Amino acid sequence: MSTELSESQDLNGLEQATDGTSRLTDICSGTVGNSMASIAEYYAGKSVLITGATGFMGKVLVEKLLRSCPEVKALYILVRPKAGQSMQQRVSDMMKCKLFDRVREDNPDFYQKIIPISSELTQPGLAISPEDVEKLSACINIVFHCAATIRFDEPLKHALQLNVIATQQLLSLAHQMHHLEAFIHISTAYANCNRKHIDEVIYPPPVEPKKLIESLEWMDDGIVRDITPRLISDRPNTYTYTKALAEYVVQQEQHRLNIGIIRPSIVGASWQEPFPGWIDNFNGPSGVFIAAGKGILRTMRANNDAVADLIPVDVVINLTLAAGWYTAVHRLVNGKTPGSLSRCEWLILGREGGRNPLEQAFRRPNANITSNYLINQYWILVSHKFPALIYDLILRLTGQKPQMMRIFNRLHKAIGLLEYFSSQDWEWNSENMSMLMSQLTPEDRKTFNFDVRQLNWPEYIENYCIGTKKYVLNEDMSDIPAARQHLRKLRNIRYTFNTLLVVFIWRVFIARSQMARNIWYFVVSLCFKFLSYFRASSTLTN
Ligand SMILES: CCCCCCCCCCCCCCCCCCCC(=O)SCCNC(=O)CCNC(=O)[C@H](O)C(C)(C)COP(=O)(O)OP(=O)(O)OC[C@H]1O[C@@H](n2cnc3c(N)ncnc32)[C@H](O)[C@@H]1OP(=O)(O)O
Ligand SMILES: NC(=O)C1=CN([C@@H]2O[C@H](COP(=O)(O)OP(=O)(O)OC[C@H]3O[C@@H](n4cnc5c(N)ncnc54)[C@H](OP(=O)(O)O)[C@@H]3O)[C@@H](O)[C@H]2O)C=CC1
Repeated sequence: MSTELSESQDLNGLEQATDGTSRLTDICSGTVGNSMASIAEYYAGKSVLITGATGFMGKVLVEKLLRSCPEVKALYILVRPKAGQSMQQRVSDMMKCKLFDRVREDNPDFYQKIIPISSELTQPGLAISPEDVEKLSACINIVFHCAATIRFDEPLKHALQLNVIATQQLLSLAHQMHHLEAFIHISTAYANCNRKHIDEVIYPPPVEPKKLIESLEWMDDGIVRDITPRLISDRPNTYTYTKALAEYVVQQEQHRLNIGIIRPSIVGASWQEPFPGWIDNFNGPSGVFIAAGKGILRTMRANNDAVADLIPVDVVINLTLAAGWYTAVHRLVNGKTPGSLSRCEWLILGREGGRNPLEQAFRRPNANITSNYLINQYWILVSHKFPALIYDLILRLTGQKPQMMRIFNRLHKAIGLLEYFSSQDWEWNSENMSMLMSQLTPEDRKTFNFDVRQLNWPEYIENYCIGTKKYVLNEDMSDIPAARQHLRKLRNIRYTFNTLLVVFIWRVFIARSQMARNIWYFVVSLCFKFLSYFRASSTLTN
């Protein structure tokens, strides 16, 4: 606990600081260890409600619960119909996913424990039927709230509707649950990214959510768009802003519910479970790896002195399940996932490239990270825009539709949105997470491992890139020789292009002027002298 805060503790274990922050403390700390059931024993016979189960983290949560807590009674998942697919169709497709192969092997009837509930979170009452509300009220023991819009460019009204209002409505539903033991809310480590040092506290919200909701209700979309930058102020996007408001909304309920808040940083592919490298989306680093692997992204701004707070999805889910177990008994857990115990350097992220090449690359992968704005702009011009222009020109000349400039414009928009996070460094406190780790039995520490100190980052990043190839792009590993052949072809094209460029420059600029020729001969002879000097000195040292 920070000494500069003068805090008072109430009977519920909630501490209120004079600066408006609130900290959840464990009023029974030190008593857990031997007296508590193991995590799998705790979940045995429990009914769990999960929102966002069709999303990236939700799917891993469902899989891990079914595999490592086989006695769990039922998983109720809130799902909406989407893109012309019914709820049932989506759930049955989800269960066919490769992610569930291991659990399928252990128990081919695992799907019987999954009970889909139709719900559209942006609708009043979450659009859950009265019968389903009754059913959930009667049986749910633990809620994991993962659903959110994670888009950085989401219009404020929609982000507020989903990330804040839906959370409020879910909390109202939770109040009706007769046997609820814990409500775990998945937030983000960047909810308070306007601060450099982030503690395990809920900071005062940028605005009272109720007032904001009331004000935006009558405003049309144009007005909301105009005032959004003023509202989000020193936060980079509506996502982090609404996630901060959601934390506050959740915290308001902590007198009445056992609340746990998890703040993952940048969630990446799985480290170990159910198998290394599982990933299913283009978000954050995945999109960057893919764009760099396809040879489209050649430069990006990131601070090489900072660290990339990347955390594998299986680690986040293990921590989340441990937090559910602990919160149910001890009214705690408000913590960041443990990226800070072992943090990955940006350079390690940038190094992976050509080992497992992607199919049909646009250019040879050769991405650079720089923290300098002007250098980055220079490379954007030379390595992105110029080749795109040439490629589009060739497409036009061959009667095809130009497309490369459009792709690069989208890439620049996406990378621009990520730069805020890759160019800065934050300090997080993760004492609650360390405390939680100390409370696990040795067996649970293995089964629900969230200690990333043993993680070998270069190996993890390599598996991550293979995962994007296999599971996001659906490329076959057996095509790697063909992909390498394609890269060799691209190299030869580049050599030919560079040779033609030199000949062109010679013919147009140098051959016509005596002075330019003299300068050219001088530069070439200087290069030769340097080369022979280095060759001689390397022979001497050998
Ligand atoms: C050069 C360096 C080498 C590599 C070294 C560095 C690597 C690491 C970089 C790490 C970057 C730092 C990341 C920080 C992130 C901080 C995150 C905070 C954590 C969180 O709390 S939440 C999770 C983060 N959220 C996101 O990442 C969402 C960001 N995305 C968006 O907001 C939108 O997607 C975006 C970028 C605004 C684009 O919107 P739009 O143009 O409308 O496109 P869509 O998203 O609708 O996608 C349309 C379509 O395209 C597919 N797609 C998306 N990206 C790619 C891609 N890179 N390549 C190919 N295809 C892509 C997408 O799947 C859609 O397809 P559909 O078939 O579904 O239509
Ligand atoms: N991924 C990351 O790097 C990080 C994520 N987080 C947090 O983790 C949580 C999960 O993120 P992640 O799994 O990556 O996100 P995804 O975008 O993969 O999943 C979002 C989930 O929310 C559901 N959802 C969205 N809108 C609605 C709606 N209107 N009604 C019903 N369901 C809806 C989606 O359902 P559908 O399939 O129907 O669209 C999907 O299941 C979020 O709270 C996010 O803030 C925090 C830090 C980092």
